[in-house]
Amino acid sequence: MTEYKLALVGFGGVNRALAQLIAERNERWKTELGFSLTIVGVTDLFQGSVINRQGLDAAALAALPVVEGALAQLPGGDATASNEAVIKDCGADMIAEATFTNPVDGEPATSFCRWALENGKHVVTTNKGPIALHGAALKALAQRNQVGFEYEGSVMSGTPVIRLARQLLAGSTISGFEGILNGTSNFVLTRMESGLGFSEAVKQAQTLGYAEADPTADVEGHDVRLKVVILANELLDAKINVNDVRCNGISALTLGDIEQARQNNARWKLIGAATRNADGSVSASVEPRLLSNDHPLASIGGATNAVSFTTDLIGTVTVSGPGAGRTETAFALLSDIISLHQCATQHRKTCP
Ligand SMILES: NC(=O)C1=CN([C@@H]2O[C@H](COP(=O)(O)OP(=O)(O)OC[C@H]3O[C@@H](n4cnc5c(N)ncnc54)[C@H](O)[C@@H]3O)[C@@H](O)[C@H]2O)C=CC1
Ligand SMILES: N[C@@H](CC=O)C(=O)O
Repeated sequence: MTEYKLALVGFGGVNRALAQLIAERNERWKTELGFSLTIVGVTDLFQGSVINRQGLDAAALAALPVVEGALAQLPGGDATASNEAVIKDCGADMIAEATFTNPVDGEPATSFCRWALENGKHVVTTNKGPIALHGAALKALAQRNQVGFEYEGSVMSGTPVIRLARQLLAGSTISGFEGILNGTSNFVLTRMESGLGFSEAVKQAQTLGYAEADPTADVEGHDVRLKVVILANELLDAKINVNDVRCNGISALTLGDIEQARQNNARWKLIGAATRNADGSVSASVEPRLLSNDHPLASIGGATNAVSFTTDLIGTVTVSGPGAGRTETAFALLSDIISLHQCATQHRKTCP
């Protein structure tokens, strides 16, 4: 049985949910998964930091109130965030990076990932910024340092989509995809269909833990743009960046637009898509589209996401599941850790 020492970088909704899962399920994982997780460090800009090389009590961590300097309440805790010390020196084998997604330059999360990888630590992250904006460099760094770098939760939260497509559609060529890739905007559109105003619906998405720190990223399509870049580069080998993706959000849609669509048996959806063209280039976009009610993506409601892959051998394959949520996204971190563990125990030469 392997024990992994884990540091949590960012202690918001997702990493708190991971601490809660560890508190509840670690014993079970020993027999079911062949490993256990010991949290040895936590750091957060707002809540401070704590290091304990023997292991912190995951239940006590998860139960801390979400207040400024909360981690100082623990023995050895401090009200300031010691990011560098926790990432480099707390004795962790891996870090779970879940600070805020910066859609402009991916920082400071990209530096956090880099510090960990350079210091021989595996990284699991749900943060879209480092992957969409610096994915190739970080993957190369991980390879050079012979550590894992996994980011399943960066697209569609806990719904397995990157690994599923990469591994289970291998042998077939994916020529494109279209999907609902943002839980918040889909939730907002669904609530507006019941007559709720845009701002009120955004507030509800924030309360439920779906929205980004700045929900503009959700409703203006910037979050989907990052996810389109990630999927296109992972699955179509597109080598595109955010400037290659035409991007429009849902903030201009009114209750009147939604009602008019309903009367025409249609629904507005924010669609992220990419397609390989005949000349080998890849076109990508994010835009609200009016889908007729019989379109496979039209019935996807609330924070649920779905993506349809176009493949050469088996036609269209659609994957649907949670697109946001604290526990759902923490599950993605767990699935990344499982993947790292399988890779380590099976001694695969090149692990996905
Ligand atoms: N909540 C969700 O449904 C999903 C979230 N994600 C991504 O996962 C990440 C975490 O999401 P949440 O936990 O929901 O966000 P959150 O806003 O609840 O937590 C982020 C935490 O990071 C901390 N933080 C910000 N800047 C920091 C810095 N420089 N150093 C240390 N800590 C810092 C904040 O104080 C906050 O506690 C984000 O990048 C988000 O885009 C991805 C998929 C779904
Ligand atoms: N804010 C995002 C969270 C997941 O990436 C969303 O709503 O989809």
